[in-house]
Amino acid sequence: MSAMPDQLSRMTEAMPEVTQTTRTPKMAARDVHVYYGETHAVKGVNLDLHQDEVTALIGPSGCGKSTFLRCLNRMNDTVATCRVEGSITLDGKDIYDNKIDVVQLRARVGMVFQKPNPFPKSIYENVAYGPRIHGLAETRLDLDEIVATSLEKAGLWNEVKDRLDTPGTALSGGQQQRLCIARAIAVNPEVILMDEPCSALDPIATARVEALIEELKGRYAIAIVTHSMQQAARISQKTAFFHLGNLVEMGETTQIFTTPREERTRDYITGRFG
Ligand SMILES: Nc1ncnc2c1ncn2[C@@H]1O[C@H](COP(=O)(O)OP(=O)(O)OP(=O)(O)O)[C@@H](O)[C@H]1O
Repeated sequence: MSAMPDQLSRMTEAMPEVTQTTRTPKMAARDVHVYYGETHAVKGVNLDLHQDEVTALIGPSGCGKSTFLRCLNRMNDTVATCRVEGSITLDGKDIYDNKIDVVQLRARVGMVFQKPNPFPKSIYENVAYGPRIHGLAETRLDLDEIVATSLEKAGLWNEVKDRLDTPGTALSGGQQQRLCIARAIAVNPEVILMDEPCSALDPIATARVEALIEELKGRYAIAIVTHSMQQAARISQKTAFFHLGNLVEMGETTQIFTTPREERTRDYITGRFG
């Protein structure tokens, strides 16, 4: 959905100013190129994610947002034709190093997908699975505690505490998405990647997930791909605009939506293309 100039000014009125500081990034991508066979999907992207920020990735369909996001926890390893070049670090360490345990990496850098994808198991088991395989609980009581805390942090506890044994798939779409967020949180991630997490949700469920992202901000570095510029303006502190595989411009969300430096960014946010 594209925003018109008057909408943009209304959207940005409520946004706080963010002070620019030089800080060590939680994740840093340097000159990242991604290829699917002959297709050059991401072209030399440099981007930092910070611990206490939500970073929105916006841009027209097919510009490489999801591909780039999936590089950040090596989800693209599962695509046989996909090749990633350049450097991506987490706390300064190369996540593509041969010595990296990818299962461990994906616990530290969790992911929430466009379509809620709970396991075909109970609500309890959906959340308990990760902590169990990562050995985070010594006793059943510890595990119960992790499940309850994760569901609380995901804003779902009160709705499900009396039916933890029912299937996760029986929840509403919005509840399923919050269950998937609880599942990601349960293994103590440091970064959460979200690929259009609200696109399958109705406006009320979307508002709940956005409120949740607002609460999670500060505890995790969050990167979110979204097609909604209103959503990017509401929930992010930084916005990165992608076009044809290039990161055209990145900056404070307020600046990107009010005074973009690049003409392509301006054209996109004012609905001239995309
Ligand atoms: N598994 C794949 N195999 C081959 N090509 C792919 C694959 N996934 C994506 N691509 C191609 O890579 C390019 C970038 O796609 P990507 O899904 O990252 O874009 P996007 O900006 O996230 O798009 P959208 O907003 O529509 O989800 C496109 O040309 C797409 O066709």
